[in-house]
Amino acid sequence: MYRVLITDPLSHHGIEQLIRAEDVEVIQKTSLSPEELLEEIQYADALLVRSQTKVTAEVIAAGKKLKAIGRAGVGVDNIDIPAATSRGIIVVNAPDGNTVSTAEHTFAMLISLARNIPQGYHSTIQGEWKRKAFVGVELNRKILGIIGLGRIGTELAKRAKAFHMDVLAFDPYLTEEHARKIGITQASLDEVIVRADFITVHTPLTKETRHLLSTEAFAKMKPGVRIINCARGGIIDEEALAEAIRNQKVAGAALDVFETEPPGEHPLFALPQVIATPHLGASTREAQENVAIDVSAEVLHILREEPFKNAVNLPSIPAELQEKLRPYQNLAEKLGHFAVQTVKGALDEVTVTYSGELSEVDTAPLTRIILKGTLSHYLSDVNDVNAPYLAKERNIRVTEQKMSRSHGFTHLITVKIRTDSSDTSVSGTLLNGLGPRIIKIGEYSVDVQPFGHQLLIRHNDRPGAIGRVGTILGDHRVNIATMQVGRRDVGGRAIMMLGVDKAVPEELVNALEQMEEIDAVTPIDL
Ligand SMILES: NC(=O)C1=CN([C@@H]2O[C@H](COP(=O)(O)OP(=O)(O)OC[C@H]3O[C@@H](n4cnc5c(N)ncnc54)[C@H](O)[C@@H]3O)[C@@H](O)[C@H]2O)C=CC1
Ligand SMILES: O=C(O)CCC(=O)C(=O)O
Repeated sequence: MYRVLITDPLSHHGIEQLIRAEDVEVIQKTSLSPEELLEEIQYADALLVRSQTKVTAEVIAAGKKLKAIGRAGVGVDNIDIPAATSRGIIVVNAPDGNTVSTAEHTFAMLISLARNIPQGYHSTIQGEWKRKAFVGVELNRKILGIIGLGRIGTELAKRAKAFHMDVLAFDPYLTEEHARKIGITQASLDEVIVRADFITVHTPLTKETRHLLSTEAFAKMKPGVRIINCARGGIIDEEALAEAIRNQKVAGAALDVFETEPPGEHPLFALPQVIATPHLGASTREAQENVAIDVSAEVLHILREEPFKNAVNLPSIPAELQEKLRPYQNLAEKLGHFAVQTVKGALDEVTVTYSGELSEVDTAPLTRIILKGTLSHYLSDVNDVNAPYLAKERNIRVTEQKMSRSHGFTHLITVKIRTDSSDTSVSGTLLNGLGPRIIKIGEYSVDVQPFGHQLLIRHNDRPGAIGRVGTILGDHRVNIATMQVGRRDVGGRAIMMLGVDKAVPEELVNALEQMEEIDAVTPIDL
C-alpha cells in the first residue's frame, strides 16, 4: 500500500483517482506545523503540494520512504530540488494545467491596471464618485513587452493580439518561427525594457531572473510604463519598483506574487498605483482540477514504476524514445551491476559504448540506468534520478560513445569500468525472444543470462580443471545450473562463468582459489 500525503488544499475531483486506487492510502493534512510535517513525512511514499508547503532539505531527509514529490502547478521553488535529487526522489509538476488560468489572470491584471478598476471600485463603494481621478489608458496599439515567452507568455500574447496590442517578447529560447506563428516581434531584453508601454514577466525565478527588473532597468523604461508580475516574486526588485512609482517613472504595477508570501504590510501597498492579488493566477476551478489530475496521475505512475513525463529533476524523455529504450532497461542495469562486481578498487570511470541500432538514438536514459546498476553495488538508495549526481559527487567520470559497427549483433552495449587498480569490459545484447545476454567479458566471448547467482573464475585452460571446480562446488553443496567456458588459445588463459542456485559462500571461494589452475574467483549476484 502506498501512502500519499497531501499537505496543501487540492481539488477533490483532481485527486479522486488516488482516493479510488486500491494500492493507495491518501492522507490529507493541510495545516501541518513544520514539526508535524517532519513527523508525517516519515511514513509517506509520495508527497503532494501546491505552493504553501515548504519542502525543505530537512523535510526531504525525514522522508525515509519518499519516492516522489508532486507539485500541483508549475513553479517548484518551494521544493529543495537538489536535496530531492541527491536522495533519488523524483519531483514532478503539472506544467500545463494552469497555463490558461494564469494567462487570463494576467490579462485581467493588465486591463485592471490600464483602467484603474480596483481603485475605482474601492472608491465607489466608499460612496465617492471620482470620475476624473481614475482616467486610464487604452490597450489598443500599445506595446506589450513580455519577458519569458513560455506557456503562459504565449497564451498572454495571443490575448493581447486580440486587443490589438503590439507584442514585443524577449526569451533566450524564443525561435523566430514561434514568434512569427503567433504574430509577435522577437526583441532583446533591452528593447523590451526601453520600448514597452506595459511590461509583464513570465519566467521562472532563477539566478538570472532575480531582480531582472531593477533600478537600472526602471531607469531605461518609458515614462508612464506599467508593470505586471504574475510569475514569481523576486523577478522584480520590489524596493526599486516602489521608488520608480514614487518618482513617477512607473505609472502603476499589478502584482500577484511577492518576494515574501504572504507579503503582510508591504510598502508597495501604500502606493495607490499598485494593485494586488494574493497569488491567484492559478486559482480557478478548472486549473486546480487540471493540475491535481495531472500530478496525481504522475505520482501514481512513479509509485507503480510506470512511465511518467513531467519530472523536474530528470531530463524529459519523449514517449517514442521511452518505448524504444524500454526493452533495454533491464539489460542496461544488469550490465552495470555485473561489470562493477568483476573489478576491485575505487571507481574512476564508467564508459558506455552503444553500437548498432542504439548508436542512432538518445541513450542518456540507459546510461543513467547503467550507472544506477554500477553504483548500487557500493551505495544504498541509488536510482536513475540520483545516480549521475552521486557519480559526480564522487568524481566518477561517465562517458558515452556511439559506434555503428556492432560485431554481428543488431545492437550492443559495452560497459567499461576503470578503478584505481583494475579495469573491465562487459558487453551485452538482447537476443530476439531470449532476453538479455552478456556476450563478452573482457576478451572472452560468452553467452550468459544475467540473472541470479554467478561465479566468474579466471583460470588456465588445463585438462581436468572444470571437473575439479565441479567437485569443489558439489562438496560445498552448491548446485551448478549453467556453465560457460571462454578461452582465446588452447592451454592459455580462460574464464568459466557458472550460474549457481544459491549465493556462493566465502569458504567456497577460498577453496577454489587454492586450485593451482585458478587465478581469481569472483562471486556475482544479479
Ligand atoms: N501566479 C500564479 O499563480 C502562477 C505563476 N506561474 C509562474 O509563471 C511563470 C511562467 O510559467 P510557464 O509559462 O508555465 O513556464 P514556462 O517554462 O513555459 O515558461 C518560462 C519561460 O521563461 C523563459 N526564460 C527563462 N529564463 C529567462 C530569462 N532569463 N529571460 C527571459 N526568459 C527566460 C524560458 O525560456 C521559458 O520560455 C513561472 O514562474 C511559474 O512558476 C505559473 C502558474 C501560476
Ligand atoms: O498553487 C498555486 O495556486 C500556485 C500556482 C503557481 O504559482 C505555479 O503553478 O507556479
